[in-house]
Amino acid sequence: MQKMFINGEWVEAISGMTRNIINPYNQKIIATAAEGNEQDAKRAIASAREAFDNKEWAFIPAIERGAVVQRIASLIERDRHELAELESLDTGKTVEESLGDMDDIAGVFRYFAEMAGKDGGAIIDSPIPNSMSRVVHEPVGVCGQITPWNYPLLQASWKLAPALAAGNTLVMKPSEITPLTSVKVFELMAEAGIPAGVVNLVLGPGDSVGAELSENAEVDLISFTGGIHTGKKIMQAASSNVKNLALELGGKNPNIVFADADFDTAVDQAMNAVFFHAGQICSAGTRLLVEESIHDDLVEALVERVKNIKLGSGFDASTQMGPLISKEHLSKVVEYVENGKKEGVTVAVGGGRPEEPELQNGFFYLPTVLVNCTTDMRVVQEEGFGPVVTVEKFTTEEEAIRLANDSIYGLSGGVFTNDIAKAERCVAKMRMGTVWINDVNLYFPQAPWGGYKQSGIGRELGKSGLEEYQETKHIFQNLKPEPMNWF
Ligand SMILES: NC(=O)c1ccc[n+]([C@@H]2O[C@H](COP(=O)([O-])OP(=O)(O)OC[C@H]3O[C@@H](n4cnc5c(N)ncnc54)[C@H](O)[C@@H]3O)[C@@H](O)[C@H]2O)c1
Ligand SMILES: C[N+](C)(C)CC=O
Repeated sequence: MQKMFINGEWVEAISGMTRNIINPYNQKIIATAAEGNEQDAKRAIASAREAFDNKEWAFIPAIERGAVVQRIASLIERDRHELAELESLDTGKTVEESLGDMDDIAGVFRYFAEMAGKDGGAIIDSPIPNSMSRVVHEPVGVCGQITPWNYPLLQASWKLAPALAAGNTLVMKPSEITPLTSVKVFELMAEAGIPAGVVNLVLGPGDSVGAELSENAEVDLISFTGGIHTGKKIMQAASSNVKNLALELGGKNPNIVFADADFDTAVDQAMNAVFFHAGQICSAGTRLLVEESIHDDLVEALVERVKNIKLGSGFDASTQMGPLISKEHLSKVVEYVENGKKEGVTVAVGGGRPEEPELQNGFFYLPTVLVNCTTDMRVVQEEGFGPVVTVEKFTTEEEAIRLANDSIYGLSGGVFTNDIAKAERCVAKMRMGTVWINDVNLYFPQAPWGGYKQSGIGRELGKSGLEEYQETKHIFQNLKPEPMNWF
């Protein structure tokens, strides 16, 4: 049984309810997890509040907090294989991808551990005679953290590591369908020596546990990664006590290929952009914009390669793409492509479920390329979150940028060209939080991550990733106090 971690103890749900956790490759039950609700969330929030108010964690020297966060990184490295296998069981992604995630995750803990003691504040040049003015950073307080199912532990690490490094206490709610690695990392955090009550884990659904975290007035900050519709609900709920708010939402990310780009690299990266983890990536390059003069050749080359993508179990070393996360999500992707067909797209490859008998118990969908697409189509505008790329043509640089920006989202985008001046002109006009030139989907702890427009609010990772978990206090001291006699 996967239990919840509240006030330093492993506990079942107050209601006694549980949920079966399903392997998306074969629909077998891989674990049973406690299914918490509002009551469990309230208990965890009270524990985090008490731990924050007694200031044990917030007031220890930052360098010591950093050392504990470093220990968490070492424990993740020690248990890298076990964690990667749990992640692949839970999500269906290949173990190779999950091992890469675990390395990234350890790197995130190390990055924020090192930042913990680096910034002691600043002295301000006060304009008032006989005074001293300085700025210090303090933790925000109790943080609610809500994560999605597609990168369960990676997205958790982007929240846990900076929150701890900055001296906060927290309650995390992972996606109810992929809790396994989050449970394991809470075991590791306890082993690393985090005091009781500082980190709390509540398992369960969004509309009860998640909603309580978003509304509860004892929570000072809510950090959410997930879909746009949930993000809007959380933003509303967070207004209850004007919580600090961080939202990492979806994307519908354009990938522009100019005729002067390296052709083979552009084809290869167009695939990497959208077929890793079966397209279930917020920054997936789902909108391929190709200069008209190379459009037909590029589509032909892409289709030839996409036909050979090997689907299967994430535990089979020859597998290149695993299943989608759930039956419900598969239905959504099917509906999304079927609707695209009604809108007039042509399926160049894929466009349905695979026929191999050994894949029938998994939630598989074929890697799919759709052509004859236009920006006004739903299939081009909505985040389908599957292995589906839409291809549009453009003839000028201006048109490419206009198409790229024609979205409510602004998470990420790519530009492929050998003309650096052209690349820089495009980048300057692309309204996205991350833009890659001649590459796709790269992220690392040192660089901020987040979205323009409806892709979110705030930034994770980088210096700003720590600042999200800090309040800034200005301290002014009068060095020569004497009556003013104004009144
Ligand atoms: N911008 C990023 O960095 C990033 C990273 C990963 C995923 N995502 C996005 O996440 C989405 C996929 O994840 P998902 O399907 O798990 O998203 P989701 O919004 O359905 O769920 C995310 C989390 O929110 C919880 N939740 C659901 N309803 C809630 C409510 N009313 N109040 C509070 N919490 C609630 C869920 O239980 C889950 O833990 C995609 O849109 C993807 O683009 C964004
Ligand atoms: C942020 N990232 C790219 C790791 C995962 C998005 O789904």
